[in-house]
Amino acid sequence: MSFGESVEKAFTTMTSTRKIGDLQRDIQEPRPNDPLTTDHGVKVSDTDNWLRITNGSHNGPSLLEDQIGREKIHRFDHERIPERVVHARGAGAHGYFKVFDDRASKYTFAPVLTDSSRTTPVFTRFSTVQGSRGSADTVRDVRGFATKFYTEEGNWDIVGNDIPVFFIQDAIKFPDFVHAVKPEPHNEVPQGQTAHNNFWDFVGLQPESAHMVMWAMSDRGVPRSFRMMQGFGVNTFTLLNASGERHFVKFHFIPELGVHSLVWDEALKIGGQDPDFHRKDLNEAIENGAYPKWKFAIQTISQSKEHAFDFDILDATKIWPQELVPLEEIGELVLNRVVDEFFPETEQVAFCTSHVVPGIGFSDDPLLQGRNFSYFDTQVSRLGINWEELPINRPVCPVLSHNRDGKSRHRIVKSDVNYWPNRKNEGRPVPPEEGGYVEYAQRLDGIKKRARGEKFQEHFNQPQLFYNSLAAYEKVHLVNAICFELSHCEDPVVYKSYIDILNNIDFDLAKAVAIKVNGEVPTKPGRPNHGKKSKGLSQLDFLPKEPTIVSRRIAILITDGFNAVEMQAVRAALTSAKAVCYVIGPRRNFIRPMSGQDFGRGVFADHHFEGQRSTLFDAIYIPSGEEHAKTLAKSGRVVHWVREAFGHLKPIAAVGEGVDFLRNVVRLPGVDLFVPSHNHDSDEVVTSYGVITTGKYSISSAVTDALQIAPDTRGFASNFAFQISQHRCYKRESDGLSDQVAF
Ligand code: HEM
Repeated sequence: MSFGESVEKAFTTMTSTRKIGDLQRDIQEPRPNDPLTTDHGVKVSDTDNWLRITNGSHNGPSLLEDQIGREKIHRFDHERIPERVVHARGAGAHGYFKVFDDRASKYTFAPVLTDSSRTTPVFTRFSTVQGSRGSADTVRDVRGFATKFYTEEGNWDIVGNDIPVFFIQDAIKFPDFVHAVKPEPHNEVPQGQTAHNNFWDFVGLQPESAHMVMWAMSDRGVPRSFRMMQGFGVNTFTLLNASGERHFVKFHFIPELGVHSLVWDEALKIGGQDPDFHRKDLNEAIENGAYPKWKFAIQTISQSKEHAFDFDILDATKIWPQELVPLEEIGELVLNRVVDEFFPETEQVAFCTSHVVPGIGFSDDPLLQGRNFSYFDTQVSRLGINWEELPINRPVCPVLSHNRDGKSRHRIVKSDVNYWPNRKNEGRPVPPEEGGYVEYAQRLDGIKKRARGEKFQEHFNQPQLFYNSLAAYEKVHLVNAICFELSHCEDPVVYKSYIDILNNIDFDLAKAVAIKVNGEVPTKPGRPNHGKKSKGLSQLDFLPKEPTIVSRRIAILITDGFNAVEMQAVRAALTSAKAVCYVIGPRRNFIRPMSGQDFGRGVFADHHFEGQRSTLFDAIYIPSGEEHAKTLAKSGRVVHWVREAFGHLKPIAAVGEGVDFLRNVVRLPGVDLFVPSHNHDSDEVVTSYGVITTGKYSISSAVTDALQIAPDTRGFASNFAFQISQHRCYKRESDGLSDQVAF
């Protein structure tokens, strides 16, 4: 039995895939008291003092002969490798991919897409594009969504983004685009954002970018979590079936938790308060067993229909509208294991669009063609020519080639031939019927020149389609985002000229931006808006099929004298639906409940009010308790917590005196709150603009409440949970309530 086969036998469960088994050979797990050694294995007696001349009271020179000191410094001096030229900041996790059945076999013979008995190990890395390795997670940017499938026929990489289109059509423009988007050359400013002259200068002069700019400036540019974004392969690939027929294909990942974003003010603040927000969110969810999951879908177009559309299907600045090319869900991707060590896994993982397996191929998409060259090339500069031998990158199937040597070669091939043909028939090319990769025999006709096809010249139909398809509040966010960015451009040539591009998309959009940023307000549309809409462009089209609060972070604000019995009942209800509750109090210690409640030393607070901010939670709950409510009223920080959550459109729940605190101290505008007729002894629930209030809640309420997360439930916790499952209350914003609160 080969090593790979024995590994597969040993690791058959979903969390220990064949790839995890393969990595075991390189994993070291130190135990307490294990000895420290040099890298050549000699035990070290002192790692704190350089070998030197000393007379006991004074130090003389340190000696170059200290091979242990030298090794330690040498190794440290060379710890850094070049960061990725783009997508430098990222976080990754292991998981698996499975198809539901063999329905895709009409398009492809690739077993990874057709064999439902297989569990294919994967590693997925999410990233931002613009910033350096140490930049913040929540900046406005495109997110990378790259997945390596360790299939039995070799590695297949989908190197995609959370946005289905790209800024440019032809790979030759990529260096210009990246130079323009990255920090400016003279002062290396700004970090992790596109709000600067050079980006807007470039996109203003390169109208093919208009569609992607619209997506990046929409809420898609500030995802709430990697777990709540779509993934797209973006480029057009091809599938080949057993009869030799070819289809063009686009790949999609659709998150189980719905597509959801931060609000901009929140994203800005989290950038300072918790720059690792997204990577922590990914790890927290996996460690809590709330494994991120995506449906995997394909859109296919048969070879004969290639030219049947009014856009070119090989143009990466265009989507294939769902109404024209429906999505077929064929499988799912699950991430269920965090990395053991960041550098060897997340930093050294190296993706290539050119990594395809038999049954999957390329198209003549001019962006993809350039990418197929670029990724391999850049991995050589980042990791060295033998990067595919690194544990995270090596396939789980046998690898044998006549490629040899180069820096840091690991594999030892025991053979006296390293070329083909050879007298021993070693490393022989494999015919297609035995699994050898073969390209589709494509007829080509044309003349050689530097040019793009005719349909590549049209740039505004689809940005219009995108804009028209957004919900009203999403349009407002889009306008605000463009205004924010253009306000950061100092050169009037830049911020004034982008209005022309916007006016080719929508007259009202262009006017709204021009007024705010000191552009020239257009008097007539650059071209008429066709008024068409499409499904799947607004995030509203992606609410989870079943409302869920799995893994949502809920802050419970308490001080001494709070109602611990009620709080425990609410917390138990929310936790039973797999939300993650955090108790926030005046100190990270035990908080005393109201008199008469026996809770030993009290309830332990996970954090104190200054240690966290409302931005880091999805919802807030304030229990009852007279003394507790009076203390809350004296804390400006807590009042700010609640007002900020209101401004960020998050669900807020309160009971009893907690409601009085909302009414008398926080004073949320325009919201109906529970009114106690005589006392708080009522469990009637009032839900208004995502604020859920009641007089009392007890264990018996929890029993009748039963946590049904549905729109018309009566219970307090159920109502709260339903509001959380809807992510935010955007009506609060569209009715102008959030604007009235200082936060
Ligand atoms: C459809 C358009 C594109 C998409 C969706 C895309 C996506 C990505 C993603 C997700 C990564 C990060 C991979 C990781 O997590 O390690 C990445 C990195 C990179 N991309 Fe692209 N990209 C696109 C276009 C291009 C083009 C046109 C080029 C060059 C011609 C290019 C060159 C690179 C390079 C050099 C890296 C760094 C790779 C590394 O060091 O590991 N990309 N891209």
